Amino acid sequence: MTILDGKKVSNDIKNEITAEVDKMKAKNEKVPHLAAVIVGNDGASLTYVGSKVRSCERVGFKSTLVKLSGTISELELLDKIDRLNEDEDIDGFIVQLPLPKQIDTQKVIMRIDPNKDVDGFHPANFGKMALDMTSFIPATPFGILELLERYNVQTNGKHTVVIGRSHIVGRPMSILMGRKGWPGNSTVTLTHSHTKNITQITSQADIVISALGIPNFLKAEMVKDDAVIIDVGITRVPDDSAKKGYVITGDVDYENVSKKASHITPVPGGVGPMTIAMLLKNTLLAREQHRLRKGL
Ligand SMILES: Nc1nc(=O)c2c([nH]1)NC[C@@H]1CN(c3ccc(C(=O)N[C@@H](CCC(=O)O)C(=O)O)cc3)C=[N+]21
Repeated sequence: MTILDGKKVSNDIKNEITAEVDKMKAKNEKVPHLAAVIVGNDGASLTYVGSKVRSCERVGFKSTLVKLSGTISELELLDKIDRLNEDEDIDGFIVQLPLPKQIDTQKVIMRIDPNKDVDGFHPANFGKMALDMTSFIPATPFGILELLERYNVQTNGKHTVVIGRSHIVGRPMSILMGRKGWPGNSTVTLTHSHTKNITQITSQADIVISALGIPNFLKAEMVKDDAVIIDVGITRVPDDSAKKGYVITGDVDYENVSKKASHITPVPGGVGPMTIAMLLKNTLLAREQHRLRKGL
């Protein structure tokens, strides 16, 4: 059984990016600049945005954290996005989700300049992804592809079962695994809350990608021997014995499923760190494209 070590691979990627940034600095070029917008101060969102900003520092990027009140109006947020779109110094930015309920998330995503949309959530980027055109690929799916590639996991002709159809993980993942090339060329089944007899489907899968958010949902009886298991779940479960008062728990019953799997991602230390590394990769790409547009 091979553990797909997202912590190690994300570190390798960060080192590669640092080397790129060092070359820019040596040539006196501007380094990539990422901005992150956070609305409100929900604990989990703050942790994730914090680690994104720290990762920028670690690779030598410039970063800006835009903290907005949880009671901000939709109009004010859209105005802030307009200013980030226009800001020549910023190569890419993200608006951390979920947003407070007074704000229409679709409207916000639609307002982001697709050229700066390093999350890859804008319909222009999503459409390009589905049509095999160059685009920003959402960081979590992109990170999963990168893990499969770096561990040389074969996907050609395999049956990949994706659990969950969210716009940021399940849906894009199902498209990416079915695209031409490697990782890709899979036969994909996308399952969700209306799927009947899910065990019958998951137990036929060569690759299971679970992005559901239900701790320990995927049990050993639900997977076949030597399956590849990708766990995207990151639910905080209260635990008094833990330092932070909670433990991060995946969708997969790791202890039992890992005994059957050929490859498996742990939680924490699997897909999560890869998400951050690929956001940095997208920011690097955004900076290159920004320079090309400006004719530099
Ligand atoms: N616009 C937007 N883009 C996002 O990419 C985005 C978002 N909104 N909203 C929330 C989700 C969640 N997300 C994670 C990033 C890193 C870890 C991560 O580093 N996890 C560590 C553990 C972190 C911990 O201890 O809490 C791990 O799995 O090892 C997890 C989750 C990005 N998201």
